[in-house]
Amino acid sequence: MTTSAPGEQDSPSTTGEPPRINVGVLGARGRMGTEVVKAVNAADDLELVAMVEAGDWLFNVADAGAEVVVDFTRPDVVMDNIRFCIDNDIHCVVGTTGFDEAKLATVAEWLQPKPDLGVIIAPNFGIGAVLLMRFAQEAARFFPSVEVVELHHPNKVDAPSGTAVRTARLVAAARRAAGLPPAPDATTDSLPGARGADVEGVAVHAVRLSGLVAHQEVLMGAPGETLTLRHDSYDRASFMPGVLLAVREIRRHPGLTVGIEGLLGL
Ligand SMILES: NC(=O)C1=CN([C@@H]2O[C@H](COP(=O)(O)OP(=O)(O)OC[C@H]3O[C@@H](n4cnc5c(N)ncnc54)[C@H](O)[C@@H]3O)[C@@H](O)[C@H]2O)C=CC1
Ligand SMILES: O=C(O)C1=N[C@H](C(=O)O)C[C@H](O)C1
Repeated sequence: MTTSAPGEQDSPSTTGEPPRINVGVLGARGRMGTEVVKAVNAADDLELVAMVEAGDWLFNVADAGAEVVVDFTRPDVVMDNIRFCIDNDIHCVVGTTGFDEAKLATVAEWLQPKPDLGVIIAPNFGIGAVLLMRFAQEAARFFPSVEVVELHHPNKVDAPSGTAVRTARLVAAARRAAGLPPAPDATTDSLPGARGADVEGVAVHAVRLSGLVAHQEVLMGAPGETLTLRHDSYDRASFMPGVLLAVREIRRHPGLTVGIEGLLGL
């Protein structure tokens, strides 16, 4: 087991302020986990009580008294982590990607016997990215053509991004609701993959490039015009306001919440 010593902490409040929320971070030494540790340590109302990495004993978070766990690990381990948190009555804020409808249904089922417990799963905690998804949903019904392009750093483990898949699903649902036919496309691929992945009829393309962090474009087209919606995360600090909002709000949102739109009042 590697170390799980928490970072610098403020002393507990003696001024009658509400008690701080005890937070554990899973994937604490990863790209996102490192940023979450910094953000929690910098927040007066939160206390970092556990940092857990691959190979660590997950019971560290329970033993340390974590009330909320933040998970930025890997798609292949996140379900086990959520199960552990639910079994141990710990709220769970999940940024790790890789959730399909079946996995979300499983988490909802696990939560059923624990009506006071919350799990928030969001493919993107960036406020701009959440707004981009909303704008894309709004615009979708006006354009016969739509494609999603996500662009990320080359160490990302999954493709397409969780955000791109969710964006495509939301856009596809808006198109269905408006009664739009499939996007026009007379192309026959001469190489498999040339037209990207098909997510409910929306083409999704994944770019991996050194120098990038996390970026997404939604391209929409109609005769004689196009609309391009683009969001750029240049720094992982961009995800922290959303993560901290979820940590602070989760006790007021029992059950499964997908995305942070509701927490933002959208
Ligand atoms: N929802 C959002 O806003 C965002 C989501 N992500 C997602 O978060 C996930 C992590 O991304 P990165 O931090 O870039 O990856 P990373 O590879 O830098 O970090 C993952 C960390 O998790 C650790 N880990 C692996 N298995 C573990 C386990 N069983 N228990 C505890 N720790 C474990 C790894 O050792 C590593 O340090 C990915 O799914 C990514 O797509 C990334 C950025 C923003
Ligand atoms: O791995 C990343 O970096 C990111 N992952 C999330 C995703 O897959 O959507 C969110 C953001 O795009 C950064």
